[in-house]
Amino acid sequence: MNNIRSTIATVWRISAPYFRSEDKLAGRTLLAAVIAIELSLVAIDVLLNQWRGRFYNYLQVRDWAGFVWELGVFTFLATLNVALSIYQLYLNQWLQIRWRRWMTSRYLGEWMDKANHYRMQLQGDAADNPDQRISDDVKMFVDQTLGISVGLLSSIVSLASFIVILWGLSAESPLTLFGNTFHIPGYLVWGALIYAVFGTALTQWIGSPLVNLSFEQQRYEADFRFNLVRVRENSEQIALLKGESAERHRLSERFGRVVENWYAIMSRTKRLTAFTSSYSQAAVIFPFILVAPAYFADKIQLGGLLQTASAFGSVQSALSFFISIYRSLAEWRSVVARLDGFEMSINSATRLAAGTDSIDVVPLAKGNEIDLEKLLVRLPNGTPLVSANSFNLHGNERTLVTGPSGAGKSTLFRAIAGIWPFGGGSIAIPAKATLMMLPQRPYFPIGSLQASIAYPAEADAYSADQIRDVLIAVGLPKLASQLGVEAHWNRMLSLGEQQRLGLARALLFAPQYLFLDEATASLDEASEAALYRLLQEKLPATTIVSIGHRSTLEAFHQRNVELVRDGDQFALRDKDKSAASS
Ligand SMILES: Nc1ncnc2c1ncn2[C@@H]1O[C@H](COP(=O)(O)OP(=O)(O)OP(=O)(O)O)[C@@H](O)[C@H]1O
Repeated sequence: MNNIRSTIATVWRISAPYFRSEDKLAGRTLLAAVIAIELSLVAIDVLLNQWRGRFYNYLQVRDWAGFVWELGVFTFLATLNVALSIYQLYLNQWLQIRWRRWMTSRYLGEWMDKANHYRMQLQGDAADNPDQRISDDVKMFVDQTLGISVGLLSSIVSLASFIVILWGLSAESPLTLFGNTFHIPGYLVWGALIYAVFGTALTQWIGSPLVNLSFEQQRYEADFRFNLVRVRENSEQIALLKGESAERHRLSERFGRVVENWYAIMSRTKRLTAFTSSYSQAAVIFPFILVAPAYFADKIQLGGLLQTASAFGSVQSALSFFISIYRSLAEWRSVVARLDGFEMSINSATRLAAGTDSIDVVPLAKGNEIDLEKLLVRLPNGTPLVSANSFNLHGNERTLVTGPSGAGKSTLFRAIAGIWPFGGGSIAIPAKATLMMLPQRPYFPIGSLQASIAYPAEADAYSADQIRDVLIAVGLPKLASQLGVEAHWNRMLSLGEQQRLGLARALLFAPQYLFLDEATASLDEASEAALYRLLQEKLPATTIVSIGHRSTLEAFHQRNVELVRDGDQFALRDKDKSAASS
């Protein structure tokens, strides 16, 4: 019960924002229309039930005029039913796509907001496979939430209406057993109730493991898919390492989990279906058994018998709503749990960025240096990594940062970029300064070369001539004629060429602060020197901070700082000073 209550509370929390959003007018109107049509369909069911009583009575007494009239009534009700059913589905689908569009855009916005997607990864696996959550889960959530809630409402209304009818019919056809008549008020209602409660309890008992199994199934499927994508993305490495057999083994193992869980679902579903089919077959005959004695004792007519059976069927099917949607309910709850986990993970990534016990990146009102105050960068598990106290990276100066591998140089850059929250202290960066980080492996989105270089700006942010000039300047003249060519540039170009292209991007963007994290490490020394000279010439006002291992880089920097071991962490020091003190 607590589970159901908390699922409902979660569904409300996830759904309500749409119906309060800027699209609320369309959303609410469509929802109201869907509900109104659903209720009209219940009303038609009630009218058809009463029609059934009259129709069969006319047949029994061979009343031609009554028969013809009732055929007309049926035609009218049936036509209305068809028209409403068509629009019920149409409007429902319309609402689904608007609601889904809104939720997808909200999740994309929050996921992409201030590098939340990166922090969520750093936090571990709390929300694995966000791609699945944003695509499949949102779709299923909208579809199933509408289906289940509208279905539930319709069942409740239908139940109330048919209970009234069945209560009346119980008085008309009293319970007759072995020739004795018993006047039990509403006995048909009680019969339907006992039948449905018995069915619901047994279904819950047999089917409850399906909730977990279905949750696991979707997780295993997503995990398998994710690993297939990784193979696709690293296909060259795998081919060079001849890792195909290891990959096949790993993938088969993952797919094995999909299959194993599927077998468990199959066996559970088999048992559940055995019960639910027998149950719904028995439901056809059960009301006849209850009322037949009254019919054979001539207390009711054929119409009354059939009307009772149909009303009983409606009450029982409304009560058994839970039974008939058990599978989708199980799936729905796992979808709700996954979206809830995703929202919680986004929220905790947002809190992490804004939290008091994380690194504070603040704007500096005056000056053009970057101030590191009482900075302590930690690993996600809390282990201290790099410290820097009252350390300034001077503006309009080129600084080289060196230090042993794994000391935390890249992590320090991540902290300055504002995407690494773990630690304390503050990093003050001149207000409105433009920063650009160039990693060792630059990222190029799949698309035209022009769009890939301009990224994250729009493809037309720079003129074709500007782009051609920088491509020639960075030593990629052969690419200058391919601006419109669409390709997966990260795969097409050598790492050295990608690094040249990364620098071309920096030249176009011309940031005030440029951070190069081994961004030229794959180039030969002569090319690296030429590119650094190009940066000095083209971006004379840019403050450059480089990470590099080659001593030849020192010639292009005015200041050298290094990370030196200080207890169980590394500290940032000016190289000359530390050399002097040692
Ligand atoms: N997301 C992470 N979770 C846990 N540990 C991490 C994470 N990212 C980095 N580290 C650890 O932090 C340490 C510093 O890594 P970093 O990449 O900053 O080193 P680096 O000085 O740039 O090394 P290199 O010169 O080899 O590039 C390493 O021990 C690394 O394993």
